[in-house]
Amino acid sequence: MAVYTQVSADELAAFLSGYDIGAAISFKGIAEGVENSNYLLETTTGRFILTLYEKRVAAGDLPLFLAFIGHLAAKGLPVPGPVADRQGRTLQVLNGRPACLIEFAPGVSVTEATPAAAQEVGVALGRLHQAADDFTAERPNALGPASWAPLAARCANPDGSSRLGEIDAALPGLVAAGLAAAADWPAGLPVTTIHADLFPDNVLLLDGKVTALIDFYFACTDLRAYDVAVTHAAWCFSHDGRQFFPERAAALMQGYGAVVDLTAAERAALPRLAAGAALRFTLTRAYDWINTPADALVTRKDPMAFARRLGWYLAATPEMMDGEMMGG
Ligand SMILES: Nc1ncnc2c1ncn2[C@@H]1O[C@H](COP(=O)(O)OP(=O)(O)O)[C@@H](O)[C@H]1O
Ligand SMILES: N[C@@H](CCOP(=O)(O)O)C(=O)O
Repeated sequence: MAVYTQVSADELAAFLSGYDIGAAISFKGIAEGVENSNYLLETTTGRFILTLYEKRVAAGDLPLFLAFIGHLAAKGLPVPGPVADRQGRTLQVLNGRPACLIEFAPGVSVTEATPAAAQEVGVALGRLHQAADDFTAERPNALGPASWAPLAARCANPDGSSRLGEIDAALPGLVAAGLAAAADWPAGLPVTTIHADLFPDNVLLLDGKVTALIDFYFACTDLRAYDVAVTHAAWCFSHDGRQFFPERAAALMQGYGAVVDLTAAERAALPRLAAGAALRFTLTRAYDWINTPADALVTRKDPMAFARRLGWYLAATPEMMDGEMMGG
């Protein structure tokens, strides 16, 4: 579940008095999500999402995130935009937390990705990158390659000995191989503002069409092909990372390629970028696994699901990224 900060009826009414969106009819915490507190709010004029940003989102980054969301929404992307109060402000403070009202979007996240959904997501990601082209604000990727070795080092006991092997005996070796591969990180590829976390739970679909891309709170200035790699890793495997689905990969890459023509250098770099993406999620999950008490309200995500993907990408060719299997 993800409601860390409670909001009472009186607090909500005081908050809403600054907006022209009517009075609350219903207000419920949303169980999904990990990072922030999210509520579904229905007022006399419509439905909204109220997000209170918790500790892992740096308050200083929020103006850029909200500006990027607003930029994409204004360009007609399926991105629910922030709602402004009577004074034109989108970013607020509620119960000591930065907070924002966001338009509600219909749709549901797929639990099992299909090739058709992967293709739609590929198209949506391509359109996102196109629309991001003239977004000029910049934010370095705090979870980029330079952060991975220090993050791995923090998955340790106070005496510095690694705890990765407590999660799975194969994990230390996979992380070491991933870090070695990431030392030769591709350079000189096209850069834009990227989503950086376009997992199935951050995409809403209705009748097979993408109705919303959400959760832009890792957005940053980085390689656009790295965003493709993140999305590939998130959409093209079974949940546990044991099985790669070439049809999903083919559909995702076809959908993206219909909008954005990756350069030859980007295509050649994709396996390396995807190994990096898999390492990034392996490490953040491992860190959370080690540092989240087993009885915490948040469900810990399995680091091995991405460590297995990492193993696959380390042996992959650019053709395999497109769903073409070796020898076939
Ligand atoms: N604009 C929106 N419209 C409809 N539902 C939304 C919207 N934003 C978030 N949600 C719902 O809230 C859940 C959690 O949102 P998310 O941004 O992923 O949270 P977190 O940042 O905590 O991971 C989503 O899975 C979705 O069900
Ligand atoms: N997508 C990441 C975790 C980030 O959580 P989100 O709910 O904010 O997308 C992962 O699966 O490890």
